[in-house]
Amino acid sequence: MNARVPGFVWRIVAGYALVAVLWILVSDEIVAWVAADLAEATWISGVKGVGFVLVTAGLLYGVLRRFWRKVMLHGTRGREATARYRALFEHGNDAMLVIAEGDERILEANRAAGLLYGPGKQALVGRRFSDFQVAAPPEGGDEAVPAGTIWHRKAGGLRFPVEVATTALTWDGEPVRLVIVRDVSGALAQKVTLDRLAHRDALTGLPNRQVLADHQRLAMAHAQRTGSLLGVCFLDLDGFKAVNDSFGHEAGDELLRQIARRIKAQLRAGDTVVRLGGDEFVLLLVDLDALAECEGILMRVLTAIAQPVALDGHQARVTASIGVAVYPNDGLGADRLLRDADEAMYRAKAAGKNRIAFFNAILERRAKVREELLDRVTRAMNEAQLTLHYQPIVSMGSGRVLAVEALLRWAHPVLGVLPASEFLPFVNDGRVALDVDLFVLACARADMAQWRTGGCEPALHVNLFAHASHLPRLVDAIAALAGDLPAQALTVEVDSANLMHGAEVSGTLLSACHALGVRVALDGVVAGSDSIHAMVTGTFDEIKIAPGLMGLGPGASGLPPLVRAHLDLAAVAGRHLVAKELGFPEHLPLLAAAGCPAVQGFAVSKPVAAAEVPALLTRQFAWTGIGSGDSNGWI
Ligand SMILES: Nc1nc2c(ncn2[C@@H]2O[C@H](COP(=O)(O)OP(=O)(O)OP(=O)(O)O)[C@@H](O)[C@H]2O)c(=O)[nH]1
Repeated sequence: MNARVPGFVWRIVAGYALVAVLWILVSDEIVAWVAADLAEATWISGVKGVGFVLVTAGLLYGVLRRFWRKVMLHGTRGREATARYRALFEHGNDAMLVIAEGDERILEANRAAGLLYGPGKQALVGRRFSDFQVAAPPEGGDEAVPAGTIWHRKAGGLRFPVEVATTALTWDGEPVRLVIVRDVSGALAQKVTLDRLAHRDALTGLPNRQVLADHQRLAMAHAQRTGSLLGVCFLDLDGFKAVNDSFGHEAGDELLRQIARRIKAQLRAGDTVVRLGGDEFVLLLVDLDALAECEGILMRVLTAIAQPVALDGHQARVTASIGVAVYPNDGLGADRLLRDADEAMYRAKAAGKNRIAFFNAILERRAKVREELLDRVTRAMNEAQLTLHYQPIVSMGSGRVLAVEALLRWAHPVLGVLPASEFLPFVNDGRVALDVDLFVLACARADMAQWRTGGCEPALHVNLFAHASHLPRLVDAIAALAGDLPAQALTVEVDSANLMHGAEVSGTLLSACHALGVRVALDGVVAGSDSIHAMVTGTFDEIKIAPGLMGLGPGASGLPPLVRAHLDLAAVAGRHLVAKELGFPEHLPLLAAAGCPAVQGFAVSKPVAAAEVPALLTRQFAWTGIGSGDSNGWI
């Protein structure tokens, strides 16, 4: 209790003391000055004393009356306030408890507290407040329940979420706390419902697209922290539309629900499955050590999905295609990973559905570089950076030029002149292959027209990719070039590696060319049954072998058996054979001695520009080396 004397009391006492002292000091002087004699002075002093007593008594009465009124008023107000607070405490809707500071023993509880915890407020007094707090119930682990929610227990054991507010007070001079407890189970249930609606897919109950970004961000951070892999998997059902069409939309919905449950059942704790919408799902597989682990889980998912689904008296069956991007191996951003997984999923569909396809960043980058190169090749054709050079194919017997082979060169503005071997392998199989084939045929035709005006008309070899899908357009261009030349003066060279992958293509190409009077050469023969088959059956008009790739190295004193076998077989079968890419003059006498009909390569002549071809054709390549030892060579 506050025992301090109010300030106004001190002020009154001090004022009274001052007036009294002044009166004592001054009043006798006044009496002596006013009174005419002693008797009169005695009488005035008596009156003065009585007057002083009456005045001070009057003052005292006034002060005490005022003080008394204040005290009375204060007491009434205090009692009224106490009654009001007690009514609030007693009848408030919130549970209120007064608990001792320290051991939290309940000193008083209101009616609402009695109802909240049961069985009544009196039963609460003396118990510890902390005893009511319990851990969250298992269903309280719902992600929609905010973290940090406090759970209390009723007398019957039921758990409920609460909000607690405390205020420090004194109670009979002792420190206590007033605790207000509010049951928030209603509000929380409402929040959980709203949260479910916002973050859950209504059909399957799975998390929805809104949740995916958060889950993915956390999963990526986890992978980074632990050094593990994260599989971001895009799953799309195969043939789902047919279920809707055959059994109705309701049945389709039921199938989606069952498939969602099956997917979830195959995942591990910590993994996530989200329904994006329609028949699309995203799976986040965490804590992976290797791709094989990811593949194992997804194989189980595929198997589970492929089991028949019972739909109201019917049985439906769907499969799924899954595309996987792996963090941090593939795209490093969340959006990029999803896009990569989506792209891989389309690859899984294209490859026949019901399968898994992994996105591979390295392959993808390589493909990108290849695409860029193809664009550059296209630009090079448009900007006349690609030209044809011509290399003679020379008869071993006569030393005359039998034909010239058109070889592409790229006058690259930065890298200088690039031979075909440096860029054509990228073009093969690509979308630009037909353009390059048509470009070669058109250039050769233009060069041929130039030569003809100069009075020469060499036999011509052109190299074509001749892809199956391009043949109809290609044949027209071949026909146009062949039409400018005498019959059999045009030879189309096709790489043996290309023909390996399309036997029926070679058949179509061969018959189309033969119908046009165009020869076809099988180029790039290294070894194997293709060349033997070609020579024995006579399907090709010419075989070109590269002795250097058959073991004929620099300084060789004899031909490798493989070269000799090809030469012998060509001779026996009566086929024309050209030994190409000859870089060493010392190989020429060996080939000549073995009966090689024709040769081509730097040891004979390098490729020359179109303008130099007429001079090349007049040249008589004279073989000077037969029997003359070191001076072997062509002049
Ligand atoms: N029952 C049902 N159908 C849906 C729902 N959302 C989308 N669809 C249908 O799901 C189908 C999905 O189309 P697609 O993925 O092309 O069907 P698909 O037969 O699986 O085709 P592929 O993926 O190429 O195998 C469409 O016909 C949509 O109308 C849904 O909530 N319930």
